[in-house]
Amino acid sequence: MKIAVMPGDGIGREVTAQAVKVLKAVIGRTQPLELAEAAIGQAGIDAAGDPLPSATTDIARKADAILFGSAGMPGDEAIPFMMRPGASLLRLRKELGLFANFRPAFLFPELIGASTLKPEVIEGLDIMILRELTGDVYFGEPRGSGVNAAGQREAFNTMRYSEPEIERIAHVAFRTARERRRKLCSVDKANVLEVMQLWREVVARVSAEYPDVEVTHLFVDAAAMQLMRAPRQFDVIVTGNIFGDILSDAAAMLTGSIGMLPSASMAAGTFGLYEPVHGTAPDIAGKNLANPLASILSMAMMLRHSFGQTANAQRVEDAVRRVLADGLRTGDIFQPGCTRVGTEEMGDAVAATVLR
Ligand SMILES: NC(=O)C1=CN([C@@H]2O[C@H](COP(=O)(O)OP(=O)(O)OC[C@H]3O[C@@H](n4cnc5c(N)ncnc54)[C@H](O)[C@@H]3O)[C@@H](O)[C@H]2O)C=CC1
Ligand SMILES: CC(C)CC(=O)C(=O)O
Ligand SMILES: [Mg+2]
Repeated sequence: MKIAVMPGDGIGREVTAQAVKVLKAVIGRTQPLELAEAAIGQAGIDAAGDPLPSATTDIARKADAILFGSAGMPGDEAIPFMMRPGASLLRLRKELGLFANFRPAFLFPELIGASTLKPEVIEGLDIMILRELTGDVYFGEPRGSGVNAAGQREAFNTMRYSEPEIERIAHVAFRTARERRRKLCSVDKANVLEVMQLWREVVARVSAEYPDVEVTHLFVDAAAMQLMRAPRQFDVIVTGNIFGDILSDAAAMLTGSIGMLPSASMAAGTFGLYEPVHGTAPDIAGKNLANPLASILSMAMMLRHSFGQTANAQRVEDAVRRVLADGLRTGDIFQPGCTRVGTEEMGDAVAATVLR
């Protein structure tokens, strides 16, 4: 098992260390693990003068999977795009063709009281948000900034999708829904945006190939409202890059914390990049406060999707559940009567439980 490990910046470093610890616990003794650490983000600039050094891309291409932490630093916005630590991840996703981003918003029953929503609204919550990851306004050309004809500074980005890009993610979405509860909600803004009219038309056309899947369409503003009002109505949600980015952070709070949401970014086949949905959290970085469970659960997704190790993935997920049932909590999911632990202690507990 060849895995590229890219901790990145901020809490990315702290949480990835815990995921590696649990990975070694669940796999280490039975199978050779080849872990190659690679610098990315500010760490890439420090190591090689580039947020995405070519050595890092090389390591990624030789690996079966990537375990990623997070990248980005305060003040990033002021740096040109290609040199921006946070943009390294976008560049990597694009270079590796990782177009399908799975973000499961699953509520561990033990955390029902940690969510901001009422228990009866979220009990049994299990949503798969599928975010298209290599198109949309994050990548559309032209992009830039300058001075307009009236002498005012202006800046612009382009929301752009081609028909094959929409078709590709739609097929992934329908196939995913087939493996779950056969309900797919496509989220767009077709009432305002031409690109989203194309999105809706293509998803509707592709749906004819999957008559066993119930498909609905929502505008993104209404989808955000429904996600908070009655989230259990959703099974699979498919949407574009920016809407998926925003909706998945919102969905994280249904599960208790952004520190609970894992993700898998896939191309065709089994190669994938696995990362928590959260960022580098500069406000808590370096303090042993970050919740490592999103990273650990991302590693479980890696075992399942890149290595076909369903039983080991399940062992990791069960270990997380048992640790939560034992009452261990990082600050973000703390509940009265529970034991407050740090990042490392949470990682140790999951690793020890996986071995039990
Ligand atoms: N995938 C990636 O590499 C991402 C990188 N970023 C970058 O991260 C930096 C910070 O971005 P923010 O908007 O502040 O988002 P963020 O996700 O880093 O933090 C938002 C809030 O959630 C908290 N939080 C995040 N992860 C947590 C965890 N595991 N445990 C406990 N609390 C947690 C933080 O303390 C903060 O209050 C920026 O430079 C941004 O560009 C942001 C999102 C994703
Ligand atoms: C670099 C950002 C687009 C990362 C992010 O917020 C995400 O992927 O969720
Ligand atoms: Mg995000």
